[in-house]
Amino acid sequence: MTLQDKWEELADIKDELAVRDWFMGTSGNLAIKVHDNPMEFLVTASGKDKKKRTAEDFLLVDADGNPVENTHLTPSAETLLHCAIYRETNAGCSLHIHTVANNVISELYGDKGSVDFQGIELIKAFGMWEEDAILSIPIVPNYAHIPKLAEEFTPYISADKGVILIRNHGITVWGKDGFEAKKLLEACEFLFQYQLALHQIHSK
Ligand SMILES: CSC[C@@H](O)[C@@H](O)C(=O)COP(=O)(O)O
Ligand SMILES: [Zn+2]
Repeated sequence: MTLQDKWEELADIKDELAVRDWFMGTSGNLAIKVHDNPMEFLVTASGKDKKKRTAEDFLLVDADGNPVENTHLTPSAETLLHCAIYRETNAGCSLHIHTVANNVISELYGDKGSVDFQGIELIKAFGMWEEDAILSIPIVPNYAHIPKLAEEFTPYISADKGVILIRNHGITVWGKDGFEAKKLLEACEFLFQYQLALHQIHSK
């Protein structure tokens, strides 16, 4: 796959997430690995309106998150989180979005440090097929200093696919490719909306 192929793959994912209105207020950032040796990935340029598709949506960065070529574009402020994922795993794509549902869930369960899902079909998106399987999503504090946030985040990057919530901030998922990462993201947002609906009924 060429750089152009990867660019198009990420741009298509960005368009799909934009249709869902998952980039409110320019929030969110996306990344896709282009190659190993040296490891380089495309990441969204910081502060852009991610609902628009332009030739300046992404830039190529190295394993430390520095642009590979001279550019006036700035890599996403949260590039270090994507760097951590590609350093720790064989993931090919990582996606970060802010939604009301993921923010409220992260606040509701933030003191507990994780939110668990059991007995609900969509955890199968994570490859959990057993009836008693539990999907446990870690919730980390939202440090404003991104190197500190990345330090807090890294211990929870334990497999080639996964998910982490950042409290009152958003969600990051990663998978072997764009298809898998998007699948996990959609499954998580379904689970969060389900959990919030249940909370509402129980609190009546
Ligand atoms: C404008 S609020 C969102 C940002 O602070 C940040 O959390 C985010 O997700 C987008 O930042 P960006 O630098 O555009 O990748
Ligand atoms: Zn963010």
